[in-house]
Amino acid sequence: MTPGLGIHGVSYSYGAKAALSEVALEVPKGRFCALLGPNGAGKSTLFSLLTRLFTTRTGRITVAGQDLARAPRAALARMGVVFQQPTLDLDLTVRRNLLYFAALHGIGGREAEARTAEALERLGMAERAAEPVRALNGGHRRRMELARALIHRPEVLLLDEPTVGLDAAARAAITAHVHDLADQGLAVLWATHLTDEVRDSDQLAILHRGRLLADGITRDLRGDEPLREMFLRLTGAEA
Ligand SMILES: Nc1ncnc2c1ncn2[C@@H]1O[C@H](COP(=O)(O)OP(=O)(O)OP(=O)(O)O)[C@@H](O)[C@H]1O
Repeated sequence: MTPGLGIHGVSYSYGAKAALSEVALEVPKGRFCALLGPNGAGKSTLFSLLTRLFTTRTGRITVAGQDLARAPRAALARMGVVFQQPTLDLDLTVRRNLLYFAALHGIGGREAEARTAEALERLGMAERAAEPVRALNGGHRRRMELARALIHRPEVLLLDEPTVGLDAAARAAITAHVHDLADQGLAVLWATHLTDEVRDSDQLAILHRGRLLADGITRDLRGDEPLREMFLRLTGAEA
């Protein structure tokens, strides 16, 4: 297994309230891992730790073999993130948003232009390059966030409930696209509370009250039980 994302014995508390307890999870490259948990399970807290918004002294996180606490720059350079809340500049054009983000990663000039054009082409958005983001619908804005998260060619991609607010068609399209990215070699961690975004061949990690209740290939974990029912049985939550 090529190392993608490694989470080793990570815990986190808000004061006296434990939000994560001894979470351990590995997502190799080429794998789509769904992090499934009801509201309040600890998904956002875990994402904050993975992106270094928060730090913890308990446990260890590695990104493509780089230790996030010891070598934060190297680790973050190998990670792409799509946050739950959109963070695009609505008044800049599609192209400008991508160029700006490339510059933040130290990529400029022709290289940035080439990567931006390539990213837009891949997402079927080349003809929208000169439009302000404000003119795009929700599905296209999400696609752009994804393009932006990939501009520095990360090895690990994190997405925190990336389909929130999208209609069924846009949701299906983005879910399929990110599965393709995993097939092409990215390690993907996709946080969700929706069981229909998970495929039988995906790795599945179920988080509940800060603890991992299950980790394995979905098909093996659920056996003959529909995933939705298994999730409900384990967490008591309605998917
Ligand atoms: N700033 C905070 N102070 C105290 N407790 C918090 C804080 N933020 C989160 N929590 C608690 O930590 C636990 C995990 O929350 P977290 O937001 O990580 O869950 P989540 O799975 O992302 O849920 P959601 O899908 O609703 O965002 C919850 O019990 C939550 O109430």
